Amino acid sequence: MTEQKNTIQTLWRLVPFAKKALPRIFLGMGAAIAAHMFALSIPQYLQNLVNSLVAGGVDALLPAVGLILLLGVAEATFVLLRRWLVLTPGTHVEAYMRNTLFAKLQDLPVAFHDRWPSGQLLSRAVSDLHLIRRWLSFGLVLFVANLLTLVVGLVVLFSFNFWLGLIYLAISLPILIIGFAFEKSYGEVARLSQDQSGDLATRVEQAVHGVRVLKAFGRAGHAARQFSEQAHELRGTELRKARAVANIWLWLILLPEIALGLALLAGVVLVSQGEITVGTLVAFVATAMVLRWPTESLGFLLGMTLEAKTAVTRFFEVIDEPALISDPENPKTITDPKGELEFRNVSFAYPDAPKDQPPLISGLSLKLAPGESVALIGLTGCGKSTLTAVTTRLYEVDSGAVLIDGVDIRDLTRAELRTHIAMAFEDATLFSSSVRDNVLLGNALGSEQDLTQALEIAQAQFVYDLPEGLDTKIGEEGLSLSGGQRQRLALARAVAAKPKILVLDDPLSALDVDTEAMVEDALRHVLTTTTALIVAHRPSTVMLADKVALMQDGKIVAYDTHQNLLRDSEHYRFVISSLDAAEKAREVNL
Ligand SMILES: Nc1ncnc2c1ncn2[C@@H]1O[C@H](COP(=O)(O)OP(=O)(O)OP(=O)(O)O)[C@@H](O)[C@H]1O
Repeated sequence: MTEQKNTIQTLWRLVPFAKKALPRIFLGMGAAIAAHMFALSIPQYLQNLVNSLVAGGVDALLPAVGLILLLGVAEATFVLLRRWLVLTPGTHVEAYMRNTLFAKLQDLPVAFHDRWPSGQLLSRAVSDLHLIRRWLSFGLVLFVANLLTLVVGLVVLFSFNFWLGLIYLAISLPILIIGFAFEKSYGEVARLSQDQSGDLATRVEQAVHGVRVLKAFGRAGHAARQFSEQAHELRGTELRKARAVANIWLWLILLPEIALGLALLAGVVLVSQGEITVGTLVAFVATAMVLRWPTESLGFLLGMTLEAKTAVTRFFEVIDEPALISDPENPKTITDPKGELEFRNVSFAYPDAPKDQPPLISGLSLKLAPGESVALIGLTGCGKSTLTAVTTRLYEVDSGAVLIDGVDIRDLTRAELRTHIAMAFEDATLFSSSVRDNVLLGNALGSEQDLTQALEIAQAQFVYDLPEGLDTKIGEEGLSLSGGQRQRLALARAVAAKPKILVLDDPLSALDVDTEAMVEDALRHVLTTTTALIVAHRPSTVMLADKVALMQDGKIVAYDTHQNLLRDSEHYRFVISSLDAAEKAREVNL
């Protein structure tokens, strides 16, 4: 959690992101101030004009009107200039911050993504950054310009007449107190609203992602009700926000009006006593009118500033998150990789696992010789997928080490690690892109031959029959593929990366038995030169491997050939028979 910071300290953190934009933003601020100063100077000339009219002199009329007109045009020009100056810099800052956030999200460990709902990240990347842009280009500029105008305006009012100025100031002063009170209450409700928007985005994401399940189980209505409850809650918070703003607006509008009314009354008395001229009173009223917008807008701009503060806080909650998995300062390199993979006394527990529970992986050791293929099997939930995940540092081991050719994987850069080792998961994720891009994801410079070979090994030749062949767009925005087709492409992706070590987390589970046999046969050819760790849920996948590692209670309890283990290990026979039973049940369902 980030420590509590005040508004200025928090917003100050934007400086490194806004460095390039600041000159234009400050120029825009200057233009806004200039526009306001022109507006404030008009009553000065008005004063002379009225005074000379009252004195019966009409000669000064035309030049004075001309001058006032000129000042009006100057004001409008500077308003235009302000808009032009501040329009683009904010968009650059927004894009820069969004890129930084995206890079950080990619860099953060999977454990972070396990903890954070995607909607919260989405709302930070979209609406919070949008709020920050609007505040930088509009809120900040006008807040500073309007505040300065108010101060200068008050000095001008005092210069017209001390007592009139004092009346105006005394009645307008409570605005400051109200402003401070507003900051506290509005800050809290703004944070609540932004968090609730994130939760709502998560709900939408889950409902869209899981639409099939919801429909299949007839839970669409239930999901809609949950959404509507949450949306209702957000509406309530938004209304609280609107009420808070309305409250401050009431005072911001009312107090200057009362101040003006009383000052006008006092002004008339002063004019009748000859203390001030009619021209001075007219100029006083005109100046007070110029100050109306800067005063009125303060509440709105303060609200915007507080929303921006919340948005900046939420943004840095992600950015400040320590990147627990980082590259070493002096990385080692493996120049001539052989493909030996070793787990040396590895222990690992998920951060949110109950503390009284023994670690999921505890002192596990296993060594795969170059070119060897090992099937990893064990009862469901024993930690097989987790063990595969630590090989690519998706999770970091708590103690012990994973080594490639004797080098601790933490001593390699993550980029290098990924050239030695590739993974395919049971849950095949495809991106909204062409077949070609999806398969060559881990080998962007891969040749056409790498691509076709990988597709062949994964038995994914069906892609040639797609409407645009390898250029067909697949993934969420493209053509839908079956579970088995997706898995074959994910497998092709791992193979196309041409790693020395392949880690396959049950990547054939959605394939029918015949296709699986063909994939296995093709894999056998690749696996002669590639070390492979294969999580297996089917007896047939086990047959593919040279050896089988049996996992139980966080350790490898047996490591031998399938035949030997069948003969020697009772637990192995038990696991195989449960795999058999699951496989038979699956075939019946097919
Ligand atoms: N991201 C996570 N955060 C916390 N706990 C997790 C996470 N992923 C898995 N677990 C827990 O770790 C345990 C092992 O999960 P894992 O997926 O590694 O088992 P597995 O042996 O691959 O299971 P299966 O054969 O069913 O695929 C499970 O009890 C699971 O609840």
